[in-house]
Amino acid sequence: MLAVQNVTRTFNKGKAGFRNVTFSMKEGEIIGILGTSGCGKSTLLRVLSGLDDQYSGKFTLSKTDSDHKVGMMFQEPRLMPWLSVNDNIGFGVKTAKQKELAKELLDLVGLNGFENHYPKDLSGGMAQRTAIARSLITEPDVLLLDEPFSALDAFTKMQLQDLLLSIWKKRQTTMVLVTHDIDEALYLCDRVFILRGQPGEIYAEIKIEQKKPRSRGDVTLAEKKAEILNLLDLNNDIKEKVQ
Ligand SMILES: Nc1ncnc2c1ncn2[C@@H]1O[C@H](COP(=O)(O)OP(=O)(O)OP(=O)(O)O)[C@@H](O)[C@H]1O
Repeated sequence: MLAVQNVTRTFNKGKAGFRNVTFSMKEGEIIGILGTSGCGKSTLLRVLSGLDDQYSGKFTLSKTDSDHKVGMMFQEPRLMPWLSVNDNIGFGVKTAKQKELAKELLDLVGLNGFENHYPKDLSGGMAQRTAIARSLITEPDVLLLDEPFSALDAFTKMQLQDLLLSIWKKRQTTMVLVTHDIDEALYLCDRVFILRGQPGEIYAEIKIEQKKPRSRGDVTLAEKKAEILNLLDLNNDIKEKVQ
């Protein structure tokens, strides 16, 4: 359903951004994009979300070409401070069906009882829960996530990764997850693309075949982690690095 064909977005006479990105994904798949800082991960998501149209190449993200429905979530929740949790989730919602969905999503992200709270009264985790619900209100064909949990503490992060998995299980949402966190990618994704270079290019694809939910301590995942560290060139002899 999602097909990205030779898409390139660079700045400043061919520098930075990313280039020649080609991949396709099935409905319900979770794809991870991993790479060190500056390799073009956020730029790629901005292009796929439609926020940046200065690219070359082609992509389709929806079941039908004309109906390009994507949801987007960022590192910070980007809530409207003057609106309650409920109104942030249901912002712009008009139909009775959407209002019903807003209630369902509130429940899905575990915020029942907090619907009338304002963003200033929420913890970081609760604010991101609200942002997850809001990103699903349009029932997107693809959810694009740009380091959605990187600003959270380790425990909240794990809880929200599990929340994302439970949403995926219930709704089979197709997702593209940009992350710096290899463990997060191994826990959530079916395939991970490693981006390298500036401009970034897909350097490798790692398949993670274990059924979800996975065990965070799984030995096979640890092996994959070592493989990814090698691919990112971060697993060289440690003695050389600390001298
Ligand atoms: N609007 C812009 N104008 C010029 N250069 C840009 C612009 N946006 C991004 N870049 C450059 O493109 C490169 C990729 O940026 P991008 O934010 O996509 O990287 P990233 O992989 O998401 O990095 P990080 O992991 O640090 O968020 C960087 O070198 C950045 O400076």
